[in-house]
Amino acid sequence: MSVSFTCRQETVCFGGTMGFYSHDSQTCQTPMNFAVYQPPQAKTGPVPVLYFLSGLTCTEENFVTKAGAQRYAAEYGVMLVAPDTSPRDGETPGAEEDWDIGTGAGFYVNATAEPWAKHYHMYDYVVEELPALIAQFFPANERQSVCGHSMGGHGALVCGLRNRDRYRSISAFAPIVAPTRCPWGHKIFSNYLGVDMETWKQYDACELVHHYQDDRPLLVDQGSADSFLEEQLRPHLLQEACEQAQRPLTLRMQPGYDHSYYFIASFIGDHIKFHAEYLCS
Ligand SMILES: N[C@@H](CCC(=O)N[C@@H](CS)C(=O)NCC(=O)O)C(=O)O
Repeated sequence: MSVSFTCRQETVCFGGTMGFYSHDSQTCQTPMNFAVYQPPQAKTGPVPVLYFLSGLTCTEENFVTKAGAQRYAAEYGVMLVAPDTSPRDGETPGAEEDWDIGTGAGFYVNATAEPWAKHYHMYDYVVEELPALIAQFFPANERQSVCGHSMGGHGALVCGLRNRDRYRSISAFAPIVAPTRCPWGHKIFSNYLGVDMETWKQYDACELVHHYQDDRPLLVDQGSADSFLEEQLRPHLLQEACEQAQRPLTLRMQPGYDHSYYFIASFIGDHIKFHAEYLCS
C-alpha cells in the first residue's frame, strides 16, 4: 500500500516552515491531520523530532498557534510534530455528544470496545504510523522525544514510558498521571477499553513507572491554579510512584498558573531546551 499525504498549508516561520497536512491513516481507518514545524536547520540535513500531544478538545492547531514553540525549535534545531487528538471519522456513534469523549478526546489508547474499536487507535497512530510517515517524507533523523498537555501529557508519559527505544526524553504540562484513578480516565477507559480494569493499567503512567524502569529524564510542569488539579490531574501520585520505583522525575509546581496555553507558552522554552539536550547531543 503506497503512503502519501496532502499539504494543506505551509508558511515561513522563524526561518523554517510551519505546515499543516492530512493523510489517509491505515491505523485509524480515516483521514488524519497533523502539523509540522521544520526548523531552518532542516534545510541542510535531518534533524531530531519532538512530538507534542495536545489535550481534550484540541486539534493539530492549538499547540502550534498558541504555545510559541517555533522560536525555541528554530533555536535548537528541533522539528515539532503535533498530531490531531482523535480520529474525525464522522461515523462513530456518540463521538460528537460530549467534549471529553470521542472527537477531540482520543486519549492516546487503542480502543478495543465498540463503537470505538474501528477508528480510535491513537496509541498506535502516535507511536508507529505517524513517525513512519515523518521519517519517509520529512528531513527527520531517528532521534525522537515526546511532550504533551493534560490528556496529551498522559499520552506523552504513556507513549514515552512504554517505548524506551523510541523516545530519548519525556515531558508533560499538567498531565493526567493516573487515569485509572480519576473521573476522566474512568469515563474514557470504560468506554474505549471496556469494564476489565486490568486492561486499563497499560495506559496509566503511575502503573507503568513500575514496569518500564529506566533512567530517561522526565520533566513535568504543573500550575498550582489549574482547575483540574485535584480531581483529574493529581501529580502527587506520579511523584509517589516515581519515588517507589526509584525513577528520576523533575516535578515543578508553578505558582498561580492555570491549565491554559498561557501556562504552556510560559514554560515551553524550558521543555524544548530540556529535550534538545538529549536529542541534539
Ligand atoms: N471545556 C473546556 C475545557 C477543555 C480544556 O481545557 N482543554 C484543554 C486541554 S485539557 C485545552 O488545551 N483546550 C484548548 C485550548 O485552550 O486551546 C473547553 O472546551 O475548552
